[in-house]
Amino acid sequence: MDSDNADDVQAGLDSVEAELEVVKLQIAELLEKQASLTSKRKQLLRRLEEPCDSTQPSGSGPAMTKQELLRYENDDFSWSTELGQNLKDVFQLSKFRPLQLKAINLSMSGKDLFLVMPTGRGKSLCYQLPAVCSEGFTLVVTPLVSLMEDQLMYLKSIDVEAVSLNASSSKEHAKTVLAEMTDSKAPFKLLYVTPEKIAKSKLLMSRLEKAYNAGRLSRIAVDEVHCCSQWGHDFRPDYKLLGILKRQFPKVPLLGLTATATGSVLKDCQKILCVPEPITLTASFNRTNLYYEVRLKDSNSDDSVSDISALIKERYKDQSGIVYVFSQKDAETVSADLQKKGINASPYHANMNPEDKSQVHRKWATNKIQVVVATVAFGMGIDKADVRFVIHHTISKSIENYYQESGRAGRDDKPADCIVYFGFNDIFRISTMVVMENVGQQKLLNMVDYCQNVDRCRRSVIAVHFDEVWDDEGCNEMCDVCRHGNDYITVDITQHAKDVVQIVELAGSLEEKLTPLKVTEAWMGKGPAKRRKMIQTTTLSRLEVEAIITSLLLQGYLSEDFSFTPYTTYFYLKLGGKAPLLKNQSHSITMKMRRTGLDANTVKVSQVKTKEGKRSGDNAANSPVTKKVKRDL
Ligand SMILES: Nc1ncnc2c1ncn2[C@@H]1O[C@H](COP(=O)(O)OP(=O)(O)OP(=O)(O)O)[C@@H](O)[C@H]1O
Ligand SMILES: [Mg+2]
Ligand SMILES: [Zn+2]
Repeated sequence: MDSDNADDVQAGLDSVEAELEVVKLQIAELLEKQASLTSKRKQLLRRLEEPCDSTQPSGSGPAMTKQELLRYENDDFSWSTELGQNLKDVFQLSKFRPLQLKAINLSMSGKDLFLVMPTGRGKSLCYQLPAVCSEGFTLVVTPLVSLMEDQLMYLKSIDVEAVSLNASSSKEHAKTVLAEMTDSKAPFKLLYVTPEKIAKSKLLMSRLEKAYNAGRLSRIAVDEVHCCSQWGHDFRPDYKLLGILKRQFPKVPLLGLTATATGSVLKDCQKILCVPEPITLTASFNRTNLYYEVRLKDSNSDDSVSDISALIKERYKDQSGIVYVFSQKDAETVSADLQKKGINASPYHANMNPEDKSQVHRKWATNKIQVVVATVAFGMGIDKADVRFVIHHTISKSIENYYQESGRAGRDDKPADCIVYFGFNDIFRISTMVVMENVGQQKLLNMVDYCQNVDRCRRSVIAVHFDEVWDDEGCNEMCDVCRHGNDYITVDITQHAKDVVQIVELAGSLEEKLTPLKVTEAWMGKGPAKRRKMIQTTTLSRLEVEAIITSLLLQGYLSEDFSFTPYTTYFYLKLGGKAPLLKNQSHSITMKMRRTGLDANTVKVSQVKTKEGKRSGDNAANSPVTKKVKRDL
């Protein structure tokens, strides 16, 4: 073969190999899609076939029909009157929250039960109220002495007798409690212990046995039950030994409570606790009274603080709220900025001294401060009922964090708003912080996806994240995507993607690394003249450019690259696994964008589709982008 011929063959071979590479990626993409659809189908089928209430994951607990479970929502049990009376008189609550009555009735009927309910929804009542309405006492296993003390303080304030045994109990106190356990005249209704006490104190076990034989051990509650499981996130070895309780006291109903446990964690707990057939009730993560909204933060002129202050002064006048910020410095500056605008705000972060922190907390709790501008340090133990808004000045580092933080709003079940300001640069600020954490990066991208994606209801993103099957009726236009569905359009960004990928590719070939900011600027024609000649620049607005680059990152056409120095971590963009797909002529990428974030004079949409609007008749949905719409503030 002559050399020309050999060159041709080599070129042909290269081209076939490149094509094969693309096909491989397409197959991978299709397989990914297949896996996701299969899992979705499985979930839906499970829902269809489930004999039990939808609150019960399949395979957990005795087969109880939906009808049978429904019965436990009634108030015609022999204990119902007493229950209702104590709810009002002792606990001073006017009504049950979803699932509380069902859980309590099941437990009062002697059933073993796992209750999965988001934080702050009132799991404690599900054993405290039955304890008050039953003979004898309830044994409560709690992982932390501080949680125990909180509960004892609360119960004392409502005149419910409760005692505890833990490592710091005095001998005297322990002696009295142990003696009273079998005393039919003993006043206490709840006995709090740590798992270590059960595992280590033979004396306690023998007293429990006596109490059991005397019919005085009415119920066992295991709080934070996910701690039993190796797969749960706060595994505690002593929880593993709690199986002894059900083995020794098989007739006593057990109630396991947790805010976060997947099916497999619960299965593990069931085995460890030796509960043969628990019923599992899972409360929805859907907080129907919360309105979820994402607002864009403009990197050119970040006016988020002005926005926030306008909101607080107008929409939330005289209402209590929290503004979450990224850093201690931000807490100080944002708080000072709000103060300058005449808002009664105070910062809160881990670096403040304990007295100052508790003073801010106290003043806010008693409405002497309207807004706390806080880092995530403002978390544990924050339980104010009338928080009307939680605004995130910067996105959270994960959906779990966002759910927890925003979930401090509206605990009184009245309407409240959860607004997050989403800025392109913040993604990378947080990214460099979470890069060392296991799956930290993925969790952050999930949060970014929550903010960026406007083709799904915000609630559905949260629900799916927590393994919940989502029903589209569950939002009721209580998120910006559902409420303003007509403000979004689907645009084809294939050519844009090619342009961006070319920029990153070119940098790679020149052994240059580009930060997200550099990529943005290069594409907008702000880079060095030499590069400008070699690439396709754009006239899209900054917000559009950022939205497209973020979308390419989320979809895997770009990916992150880090470099570490002793002082800081740098974040760069490199080609993602899907970038070669763009070489395929028929490959196209679309994304849904806010109409409000688009500048019609510049955006080149080769294809514009509109959302098949839920609200038919609204013509705005069908008109192409014709004018620049100001950002909705
Ligand atoms: N039916 C109800 N109506 C109004 N408020 C309630 C009701 N039940 C409980 N609460 C209140 O909800 C708050 C949180 O309750 P609780 O501490 O039991 O939450 P939890 O589900 O155990 O959360 P965590 O997972 O954080 O421990 C408490 O202030 C409690 O008084
Ligand atoms: Mg609790
Ligand atoms: Zn929605």
